[in-house]
Amino acid sequence: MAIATVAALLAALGGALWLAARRFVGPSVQRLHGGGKSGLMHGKTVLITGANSGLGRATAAELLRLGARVIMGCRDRDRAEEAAGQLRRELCQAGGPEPGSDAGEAGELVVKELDLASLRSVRAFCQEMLQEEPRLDVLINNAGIFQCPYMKTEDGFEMQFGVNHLGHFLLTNLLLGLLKSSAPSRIVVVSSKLYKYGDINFEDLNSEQSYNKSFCYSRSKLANILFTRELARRLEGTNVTVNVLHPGIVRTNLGRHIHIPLLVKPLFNLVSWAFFKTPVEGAQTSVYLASSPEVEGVSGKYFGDCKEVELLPKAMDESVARKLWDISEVMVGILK
Ligand SMILES: NC(=O)C1=CN([C@@H]2O[C@H](COP(=O)(O)OP(=O)(O)OC[C@H]3O[C@@H](n4cnc5c(N)ncnc54)[C@H](OP(=O)(O)O)[C@@H]3O)[C@@H](O)[C@H]2O)C=CC1
Ligand SMILES: CC1=C(/C=C/C(C)=C/C=C/C(C)=C/C=O)C(C)(C)CCC1
Repeated sequence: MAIATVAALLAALGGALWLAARRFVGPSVQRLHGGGKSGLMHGKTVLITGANSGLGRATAAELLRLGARVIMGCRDRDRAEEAAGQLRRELCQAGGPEPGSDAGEAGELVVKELDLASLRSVRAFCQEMLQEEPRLDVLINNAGIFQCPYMKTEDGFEMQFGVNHLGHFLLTNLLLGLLKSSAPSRIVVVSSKLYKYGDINFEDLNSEQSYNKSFCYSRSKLANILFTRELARRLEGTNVTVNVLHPGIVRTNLGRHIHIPLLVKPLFNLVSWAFFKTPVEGAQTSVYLASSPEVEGVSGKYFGDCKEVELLPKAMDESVARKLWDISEVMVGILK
């Protein structure tokens, strides 16, 4: 027992030293590719799902700084309005471009309610978007839920598969017309390298026979990638591109369903502070795929740290991707 305690303390000490090295010696924010020049997104409308927390919030802040009109598609209006207020204050404090300056105006923030665990909510959201929004230049399918206890969505889907894949599947399909009329436009899908541990079990997509929260998360992230590749194939020639990414391991609220004993929680917090990316660092690849001229016309690719990354063969299986697409259309009720 003594050895384990010493080991844990040494790990904590090592983490603390690393923290000092990372946080106080290196650059305060690791922006890859310079993070884009101010005004780059002026005149562009971007929709980000789950933009009130973690990566989505950081992505919104970065694109706002680049001059975009950012629509936050969030399920809880109070949390979304609170995040929007903080983002607006941060932009002012950061001395965003002066309105009318040659660097272009700072962006605009809009909050709209969207619950990806409810197909009714997704349809209502898209109806409002199509009525109110003249254009949509970038859709960022960011929202996600990680290793929650077994729950079902309003429509009876396993929660992680329903929110992370099916909700975004319907959302994207209902907004495709607006994206096409706004071309050149982009779709960015936030997946995870944990896709490697997933498989698409077509016999039990809602895990009614057995539920493993880790496998279900990985399945939903594999579905994100298969969806991206099939969508890219279907969008060939439309000037609408779609790419998928892994943000890295990032200190956000995603781990909210992980139950850590109170006594070791401070150690986990220290480890996450020392070794996890900050949300701004984790958001860089989403921002890059949403805004960089370097990837204009690139579609169907998987990225990490703003660079293309090789996929496992199971994530490139076109027949599985097509079968998942067809079944997803039936599950969300997209009429042919
Ligand atoms: N953090 C990490 O290490 C990694 C994260 N990712 C991915 O990054 C993405 C963002 O997660 P992250 O920022 O880390 O986690 P957070 O939990 O901080 O943010 C998740 C966001 O998704 C929203 N969300 C959850 N369920 C729904 C729903 N039913 N309808 C609408 N929005 C919903 C949350 O809203 P609310 O605040 O109301 O819960 C929140 O805004 C996810 O897709 C995740 O899989 C991938 C790899 C690693
Ligand atoms: C940050 C943090 C935690 C861990 C979060 C984790 C481990 C999230 C991992 C998410 C991954 C790996 C997603 C991949 O797609 C704890 C321990 C809950 C509590 C302390 C703060």
